[in-house]
Amino acid sequence: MNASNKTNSATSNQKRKDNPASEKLDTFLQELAERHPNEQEFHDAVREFMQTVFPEVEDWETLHRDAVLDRLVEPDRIFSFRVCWEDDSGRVRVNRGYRVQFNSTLGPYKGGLRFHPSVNLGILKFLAFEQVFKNALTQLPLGGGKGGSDFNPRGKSDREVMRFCQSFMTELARHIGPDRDVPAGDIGVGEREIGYLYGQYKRLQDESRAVLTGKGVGYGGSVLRTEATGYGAVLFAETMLRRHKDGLEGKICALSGAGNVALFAAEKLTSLGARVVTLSDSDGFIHCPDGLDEEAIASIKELKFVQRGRLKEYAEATGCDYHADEAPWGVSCDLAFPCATQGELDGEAAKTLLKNGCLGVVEGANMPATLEAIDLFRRNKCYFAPGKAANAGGVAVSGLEMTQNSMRLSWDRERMEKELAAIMQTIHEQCVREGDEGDWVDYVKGANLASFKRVADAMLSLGIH
Ligand SMILES: NC(=O)C1=CN([C@@H]2O[C@H](COP(=O)(O)OP(=O)(O)OC[C@H]3O[C@@H](n4cnc5c(N)ncnc54)[C@H](OP(=O)(O)O)[C@@H]3O)[C@@H](O)[C@H]2O)C=CC1
Ligand SMILES: O=C(O)CCC(=O)C(=O)O
Repeated sequence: MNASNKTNSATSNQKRKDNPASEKLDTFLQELAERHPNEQEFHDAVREFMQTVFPEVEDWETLHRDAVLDRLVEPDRIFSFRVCWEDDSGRVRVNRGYRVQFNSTLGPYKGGLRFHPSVNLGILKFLAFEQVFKNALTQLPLGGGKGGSDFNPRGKSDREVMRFCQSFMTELARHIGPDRDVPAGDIGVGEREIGYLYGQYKRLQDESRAVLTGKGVGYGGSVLRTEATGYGAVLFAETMLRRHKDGLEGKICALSGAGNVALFAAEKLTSLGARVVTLSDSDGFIHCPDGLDEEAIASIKELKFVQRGRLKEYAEATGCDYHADEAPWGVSCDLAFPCATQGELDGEAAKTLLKNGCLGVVEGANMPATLEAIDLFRRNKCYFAPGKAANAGGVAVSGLEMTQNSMRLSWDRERMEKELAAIMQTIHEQCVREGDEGDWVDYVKGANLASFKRVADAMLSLGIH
């Protein structure tokens, strides 16, 4: 760092130290936006987090002296690389790959890979930042990271996806390892992609190691990893309702998405007696007022995971309502589970949900509710379970997949279900401990404060780096 940077940073640190929390926060966020320009999703994730943390900080002196907050928003390192692959017609295509290794204070970097045309560095930085704190809530020894590519698997043949994954891993392999960085799946990366990525890693390193999670159960994956994010979100919702002397039985649930998280959340909700009335993909949503039963969910899983089809086809085949180019938030429900992508539930949608009597919102996706929507839910004391708490079941079972791989054994379904339930329970307890407001629990504040304390304390113990 040159002298002028040092002075600038010293001046702004001084400003931050002297001002009350809200002014300190404004200065902090302004500096963040200048340092990481044009990365709105990252700015929003940091704002959501820091606006609950700043008012609670007591020891500004230490945080200021050791620049803990500044270090928390600066990734350890970022890799970006060219990914060339050959399509089925013999043409060479070029995509960009990334890995953001955000913070390894608590353990190896851990977090998914996303393949979607919208992927850029700002989105991956927001996801990696969230992952650091989500992983802390699981109480497992995991740091946080995220990666991916602007590659779009949609419409590609299996062989094209395989060639892309092989090329992507050829570059990524040198940056990852079981004690260094352990990627997994996210949007556009499921068991098929993880298989191709793992196959290429093994070929390059000549080793079978716990270097990816979400592997098939037949070759080192954990039972329940596929289901864990969706199931975990429902377990969190159940615990949240039970604490408020309510339950899932009979609750009308509107879900968005029709991928890994949404479909396993739908499966679990249905098995617990709730009524899942909507699912969506990026073309529109289906509305089934009587609720999707187990058979319907199984046939949508087959359509989405095997045939890689669209929900519109399901609507055409069954005659259920289909709404093109719309999100499901206008449908009256008791609980909403946004399980598709960031920013999919905005202020208008939040107002509609509240007007229709929605009791709770459980984020299966990462940051699906906008800042305006979160603010409305919190001000109206709606039970709002933020993604870093509610969808942590996936990474938790990934952590347990790493443990099983290291021990060279596999745990059975009964054990995995118990482990997942216990972790979701612990996450809920941490949220309540830090977010209890008497007549209501502020789960956003609870999740942020509990995870901040764990990461910041460990950072202080490890010295300056
Ligand atoms: N997989 C996991 O274990 C975890 C995932 N998450 C988060 O959950 C969310 C969903 O992930 P996952 O289910 O794994 O991903 P999938 O790729 O399996 O499914 C994503 C679903 O969301 C829809 N979707 C994606 N992007 C958009 C968009 N821009 N607009 C509308 N719909 C969209 C997709 O529709 P279409 O098919 O039309 O693209 C698809 O139905 C993400 O936010 C992810 O980060 C969080 C924790 C763990
Ligand atoms: O299983 C993992 O390692 C990561 C899951 C993930 O990407 C997430 O929690 O958003």
